[in-house]
Amino acid sequence: MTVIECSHLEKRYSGGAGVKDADFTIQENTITGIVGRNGSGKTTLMKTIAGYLKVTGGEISVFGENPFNSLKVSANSMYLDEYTMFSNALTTKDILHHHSRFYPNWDAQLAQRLADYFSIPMRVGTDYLSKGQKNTFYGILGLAARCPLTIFDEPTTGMDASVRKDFYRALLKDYLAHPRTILISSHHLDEIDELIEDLLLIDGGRTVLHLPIEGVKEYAMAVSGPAGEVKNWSAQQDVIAHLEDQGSISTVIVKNHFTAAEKAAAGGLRFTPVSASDLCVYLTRRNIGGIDDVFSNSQHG
Ligand SMILES: Nc1ncnc2c1ncn2[C@@H]1O[C@H](COP(=O)(O)OP(=O)(O)OP(=O)(O)O)[C@@H](O)[C@H]1O
Repeated sequence: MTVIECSHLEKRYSGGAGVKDADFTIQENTITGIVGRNGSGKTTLMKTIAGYLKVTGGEISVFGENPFNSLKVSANSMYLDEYTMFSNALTTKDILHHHSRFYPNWDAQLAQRLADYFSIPMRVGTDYLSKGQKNTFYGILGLAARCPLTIFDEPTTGMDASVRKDFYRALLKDYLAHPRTILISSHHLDEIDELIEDLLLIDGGRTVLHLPIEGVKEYAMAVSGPAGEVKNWSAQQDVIAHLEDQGSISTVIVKNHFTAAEKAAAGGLRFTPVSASDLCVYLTRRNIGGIDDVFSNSQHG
């Protein structure tokens, strides 16, 4: 069953577009990683899906309805980010209790066991938790609620490396036991590429890639060799990016459709796989040079 369907979706703010022309569908019981550079529109997209923001163009349907002001969507979804706020009059224990009343699939035992494991203080308001503890607590809420649609916006902000690892492991274990639709945004694709089934890459508010993660890992090849040879060969290819030359050696990133025979026929050229996270970097690179250019073009001195 399709849970989310976006067609030419646009969310424009007064200062410009947060999302423009996003097109994709997400099926029930999948984990999708939403990845993109800062300001690419991940939060805007996820908040629009959760019904927090009203679209300004295109179409969106979540559980068959426009999510904005939809009771069905708010009853069946949960959006969590580091800015999630609760009254400080409520302790973390109270918050767990209130969630148990609101979410029909709430697993109180899981919530308590996770809170104990991650040493979350239970008798204080969320303002008194450290940044990492607060986000871990929100992660626990997202897991224990077992909402049909759970949206984690950068859930591991502030968590230390070992908590991040444990959180993702807990997420995967609980998802396997209780499949539901999960969206998770991250700037660290390397950390979630074993967890997610599909990847949605957005750039400048547009959907750049939406594929199963295995397909993303095979999407491109880095091909290196003597500069002239690479130039001639790549003229016939679907080139994604040219990397900086290393002496007389050039490397291009090309769309991968090669058979073993085609690679062998390419003679002295070397083919190496491109990781999912490197591919995302190449697909969203700006054509304005690198950070070094900021310094080399400096007016100073
Ligand atoms: N409330 C707002 N009012 C006006 N513009 C906004 C607002 N929220 C976001 N934007 C703009 O929309 C664009 C997308 O922002 P968004 O927060 O969705 O990106 P993001 O991919 O989540 O970024 P990051 O990775 O930095 O969290 C940015 O250009 C941002 O400046």
